Amino acid sequence: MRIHVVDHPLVAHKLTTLRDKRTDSPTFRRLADELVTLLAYEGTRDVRTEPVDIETPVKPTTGVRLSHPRPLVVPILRAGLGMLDGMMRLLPTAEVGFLGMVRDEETLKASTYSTRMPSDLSGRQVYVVDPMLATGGTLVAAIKELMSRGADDVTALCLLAAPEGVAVMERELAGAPVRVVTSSLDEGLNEYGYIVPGLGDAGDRMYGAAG
Ligand SMILES: O=P(O)(O)OC[C@H]1O[C@H](OP(=O)(O)OP(=O)(O)O)[C@H](O)[C@@H]1O
Ligand SMILES: O=c1cc[nH]c(=O)[nH]1
Ligand SMILES: [Mg+2]
Repeated sequence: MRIHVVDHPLVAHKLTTLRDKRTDSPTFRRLADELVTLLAYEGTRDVRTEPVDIETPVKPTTGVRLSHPRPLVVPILRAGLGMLDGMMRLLPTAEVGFLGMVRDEETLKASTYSTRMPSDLSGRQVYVVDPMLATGGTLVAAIKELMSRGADDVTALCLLAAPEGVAVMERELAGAPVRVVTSSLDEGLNEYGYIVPGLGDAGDRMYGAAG
């Protein structure tokens, strides 16, 4: 498990407005969308390609294209949906699988309420998108599910990560071909398992209180 914090002034600028409690839902969704494209630029650095012969108006040359099997993008519902479009803008030929997961706000344990993706992910590169890596329970369960289906290379893109969650991932996914790309490693978690300073409940800020 490796972690990469994207250190870029535009990322920091957008993230600051995203954190601000005065930022309304439309602006929050737009900024999450913009941020994921910046994270994805770094997160797709190892995306697999194959050579392809083309002709420019001047001469034949060899370039690259994304190789097969195509990458799979997996948003973790709900909040991960707000990162899907931005990811698909960079990887338009990727396929999409869906994982619906929710964290019990009392026990902080994650559970899965919906799964819709190919049963065989052998040889597939997978990009998981979820804005928040807090205790790590959600992401660890999601990545174990992907690996049980044969995924051999998983990159998670998170807007924010807590050191506690990163430590859990390092312990639970030690030696696994997993990368986390985030725009900030925050201070930690509060007594309710929220990231500090964080941005609050990402799903609620995007879509409204779930109840
Ligand atoms: O690292 P963890 O402690 O597991 O917490 C992180 C999870 O919590 C949030 O989802 P939530 O359960 O609020 O669902 P939602 O996206 O539907 O709001 C967030 O989007 C992550 O999926
Ligand atoms: O800070 C947090 C932690 C978990 N889920 C969120 O949406 N925010
Ligand atoms: Mg939520």
